[in-house]
Amino acid sequence: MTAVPHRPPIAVTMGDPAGVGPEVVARAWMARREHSLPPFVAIGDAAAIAAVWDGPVARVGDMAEVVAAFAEALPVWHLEDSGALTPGEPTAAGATCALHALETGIGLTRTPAASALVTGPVSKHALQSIGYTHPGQTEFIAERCGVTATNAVMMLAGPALRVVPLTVHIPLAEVPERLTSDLIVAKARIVARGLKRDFGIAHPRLAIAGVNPHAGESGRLGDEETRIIVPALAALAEDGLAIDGPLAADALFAPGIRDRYDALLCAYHDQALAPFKALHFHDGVNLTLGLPIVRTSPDHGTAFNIAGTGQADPGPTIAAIAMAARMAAMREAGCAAAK
Ligand SMILES: NC(=O)C1=CN([C@@H]2O[C@H](COP(=O)(O)OP(=O)(O)OC[C@H]3O[C@@H](n4cnc5c(N)ncnc54)[C@H](O)[C@@H]3O)[C@@H](O)[C@H]2O)C=CC1
Ligand SMILES: NCC(=O)COP(=O)(O)O
Repeated sequence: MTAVPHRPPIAVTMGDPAGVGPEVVARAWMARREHSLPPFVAIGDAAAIAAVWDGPVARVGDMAEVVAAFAEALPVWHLEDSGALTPGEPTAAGATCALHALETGIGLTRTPAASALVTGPVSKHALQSIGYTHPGQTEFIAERCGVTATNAVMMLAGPALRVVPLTVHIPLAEVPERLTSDLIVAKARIVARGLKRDFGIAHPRLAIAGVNPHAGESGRLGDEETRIIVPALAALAEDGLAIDGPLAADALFAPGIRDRYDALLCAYHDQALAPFKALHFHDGVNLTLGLPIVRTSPDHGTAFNIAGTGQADPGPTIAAIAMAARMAAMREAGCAAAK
């Protein structure tokens, strides 16, 4: 008989209570058997689940209760009443609840009580209106884990493609000054380590996209490639890291080219996320490498335009929970092998 691992449950935050987070977590629970999902708990306002779903809920206040409840009901860790709730209409109380859920989820995952953190979608705008100063959840989680923002690396992963935006939530006009050789070297090293540790890829193969058309056309269409990327690649080659580039971004994502690599490093957010979402809108996962905890997230936002209508696809949340479980297992196996 195969031994069934008894890993602690996964902490899943609901995200903004007025967004699609609560309904996709509930639908992920409904798909738990089909996708062999491990026990998880939804953290946030229980009323946000009740507003969009009439399935069975078990309120828990302790992670030890989650495993027993999970087979028959969605375990919910109710934090606070976030006030009058209308799906699609964010409020300051809702943003506060989303932030408390994130704090709680991180806190649980930093102890042995939870094996991984899956964060639901938040509205950055709503959070910033209550005084939140981080560009996204990634940087907040990094800070709470004692990791600098540079060393917490965003990756989007799906069955056919993994991409890393080297710069993330900044205006496009700032990309050329924020994309430095040091940043590329630091993030590429973390990506290579993360692919080994969390995905079990012994010899990761990376590629980096150029910033400009035709990767700069030998300096005629911009100098970021020769000035910033080439020196970074030289430093990484000294580490023995397998990385090709700078490659023309227009062809890099084509099947047959992207398949040669375990991850593609991209200069800016949409260079990475636009092709990624074209392929993986329904099963794409956002994850953070370089953290002491496992953290994943569905790769979509609050989708206020469809919240509460039943149109939200739970696929990315299901993929995020499944990937978090695999990453936690991979880390556990790596720790056991190191002993
Ligand atoms: N991980 C996170 O917390 C993220 C948060 N955001 C935040 O979400 C808010 C809205 O951002 P947008 O750029 O509009 O992105 P969005 O992902 O919320 O919506 C973009 C489009 O995709 C659709 N969509 C999103 N999720 C879907 C799902 N599960 N099933 C079916 N359709 C879905 C929406 O209806 C909309 O048409 C912003 O405040 C942004 O900061 C955006 C991306 C990630
Ligand atoms: N577009 C990806 C995104 O916004 C995710 O950001 P984060 O909140 O996970 O940092």
